[in-house]
Amino acid sequence: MNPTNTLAALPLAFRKLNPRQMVHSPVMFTVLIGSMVCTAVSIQQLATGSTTAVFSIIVTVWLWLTVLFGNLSEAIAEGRGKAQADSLRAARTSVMARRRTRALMPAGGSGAGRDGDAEAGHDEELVPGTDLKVGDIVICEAGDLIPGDGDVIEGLASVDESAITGESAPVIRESGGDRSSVTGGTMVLSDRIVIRITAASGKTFLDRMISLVEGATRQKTPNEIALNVLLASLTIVFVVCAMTLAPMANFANALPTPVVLVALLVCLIPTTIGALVPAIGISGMDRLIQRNVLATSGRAVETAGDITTLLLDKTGTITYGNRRAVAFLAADGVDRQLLIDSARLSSLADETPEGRSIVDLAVELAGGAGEVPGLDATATLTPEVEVIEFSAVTRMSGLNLPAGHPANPTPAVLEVRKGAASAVERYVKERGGFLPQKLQEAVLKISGTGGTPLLVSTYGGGRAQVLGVIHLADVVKPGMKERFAELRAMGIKTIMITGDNKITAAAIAAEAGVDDFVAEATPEDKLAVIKAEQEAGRLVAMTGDGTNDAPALAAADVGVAMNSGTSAAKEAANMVDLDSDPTKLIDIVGIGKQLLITRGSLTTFSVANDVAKYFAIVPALFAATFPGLGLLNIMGLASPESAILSAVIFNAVIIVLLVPLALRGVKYRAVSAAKALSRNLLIFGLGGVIAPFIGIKLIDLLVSLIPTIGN
Ligand SMILES: Nc1ncnc2c1ncn2[C@@H]1O[C@H](COP(=O)(O)OP(=O)(O)OP(=O)(O)O)[C@@H](O)[C@H]1O
Ligand SMILES: [K+]
Ligand SMILES: [Mg+2]
Repeated sequence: MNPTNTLAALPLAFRKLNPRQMVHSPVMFTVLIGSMVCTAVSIQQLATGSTTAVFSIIVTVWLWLTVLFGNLSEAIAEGRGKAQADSLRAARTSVMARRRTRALMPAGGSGAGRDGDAEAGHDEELVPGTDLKVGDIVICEAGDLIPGDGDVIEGLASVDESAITGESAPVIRESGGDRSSVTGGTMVLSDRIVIRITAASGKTFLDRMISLVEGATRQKTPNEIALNVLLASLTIVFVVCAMTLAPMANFANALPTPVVLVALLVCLIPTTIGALVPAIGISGMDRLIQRNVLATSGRAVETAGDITTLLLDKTGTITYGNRRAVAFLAADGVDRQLLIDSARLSSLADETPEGRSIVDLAVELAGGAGEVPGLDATATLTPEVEVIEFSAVTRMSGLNLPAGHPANPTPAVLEVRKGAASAVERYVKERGGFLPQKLQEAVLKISGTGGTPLLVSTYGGGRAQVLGVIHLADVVKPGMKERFAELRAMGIKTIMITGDNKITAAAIAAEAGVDDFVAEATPEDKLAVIKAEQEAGRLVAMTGDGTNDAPALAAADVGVAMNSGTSAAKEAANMVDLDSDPTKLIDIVGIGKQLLITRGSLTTFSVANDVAKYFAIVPALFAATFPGLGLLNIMGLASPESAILSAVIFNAVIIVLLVPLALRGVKYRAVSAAKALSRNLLIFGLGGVIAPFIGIKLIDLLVSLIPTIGN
């Protein structure tokens, strides 16, 4: 415990003395009531000049300290987030936003295309970022601070997200794909993007992060509630015990009965764990934040400790997610330029990273001259052209060109499509076409290396034809294999679940070292796999980045969205990893386990402690009344007063001594939770029994020096 942190937390600890707040912790509330009763008794004794006033006052002071120490542990835990919240607030400076007002021209078709000039079609106005509403469209250029959370709907930019992630390397944010979300307070470094705002001012990611690190939104988890119920029951049992002692409590000559009874009660109820529960929970969340994971639910953090299955999306989660076209391969008898032109046509209105990279490669192969004759986007995408947008269900995208369109040589409507091999194969077969042997082999070859093959086809005038294949390449994030092996050692099964074909999936699965994979999965399939695992009684975590992952992220017991992903994914998940690292689950599981083990260990310690205190002080208390009990008085405490006082002091001091452990968490190693817990139960149970005998004896030696206490 850092002394300055402790000092800074003191005012908050006093504010937490408010009974309305304290009632949420039944154990500490009981101590508070006891302290009030003893205060009244002490004042009365002082007024009447009673000889036991000194004893009563010292006990009362230590009772108040017990309450205060409990509050202090919580205040220190909360205080650790304060500094972080302040630095986040600095990032939330108010900025002016360039907001689009209205379209000057009727929007042509569903996709004005990447080359369509937004400024030509729209007016804009300058408004404060705080005025932005959900659905507003804003424009950001190099050097601009992004005024709010949103999804990029046009363009691509490199963005400095260090204000929230602490990572200085810029990241790419682009429309269409799964890397489309931007966060208010981050800065555009290059290029120009158009953003649709997805969060109202005051409810942004930064706002949520701030209230999270400050603990303002913290809610009790089901485990904490269950523990509180247990502690409350124990408290009631001991209150009844203390009450029944009252009639025979003319023990030990003239001891002030109410004060002794309260002191005895406070020593017997589980004050240690009652005082430390909030600090344990808060610091667990804090440890997650230190590792750049934001959890919106404490329950998910605890559940993470018991996860047995982890599902992962492929593209953007296991791989970087910027799948890029690297080659075109034409079918026999097809002019390669026709393939390239058709691939480009099918991608003119495709705002996904895949679509954009196909256009880029086509332009590059044409000698890098910005436009290829006859395939200029604005001239091609006339209002009569029907844009077929990519969907994870159809796995295809493209255009329908009307007869007479300059890019359509046939007299009929020409359908240009590109997409997953199986989807395009089915599409052409349904229209009387076939997949040539050479392309089948090319598809297998590309897939075998972990690449994604996209087939390009046309259908017009009754003829369906596959023109060739596009090779999309993606890179597996580094260090996956070792980290997935670590997850296996922790008893967690990893399953990659992807919309890509079986062979690509198998290649990436082998490269990344996951245990199993599911290929050609629709969003419904992802959800179904989670439901099936849960019905088999397993706790499931899911990590993903795409809008099509959102239902699965929401259904999983622990849903971790990549920060690089879409707003929909981040909204659905109960955690966001700012580093977009799918193996971060190792840390999350560790923190979840540690949280549960820490709480279990300290509960054991607390209860063992209370039992031991009973045997330490009761014989001393009753030795005078029932001489037989003197045999049990092995501690040889100086006097009944000294026994009571020493126990109360020990009871208060032990809270302070355990605060660092509650904040840090007990040591956690990658063994099964059951093994770790049983080992800890032994240590903390035994320690809990022994500690009071030693502690109380030492305090007794000091306390008995006080006149009138030691007799
Ligand atoms: N822009 C596109 N146009 C046509 N087809 C595409 C496009 N992007 C992807 N595909 C095809 O659709 C398949 C499914 O893509 P999608 O990105 O939805 O997969 P997913 O379910 O998110 O899984 P993962 O992200 O792990 O690949 C891809 O494997 C690819 O074959
Ligand atoms: K106690
Ligand atoms: Mg995806």
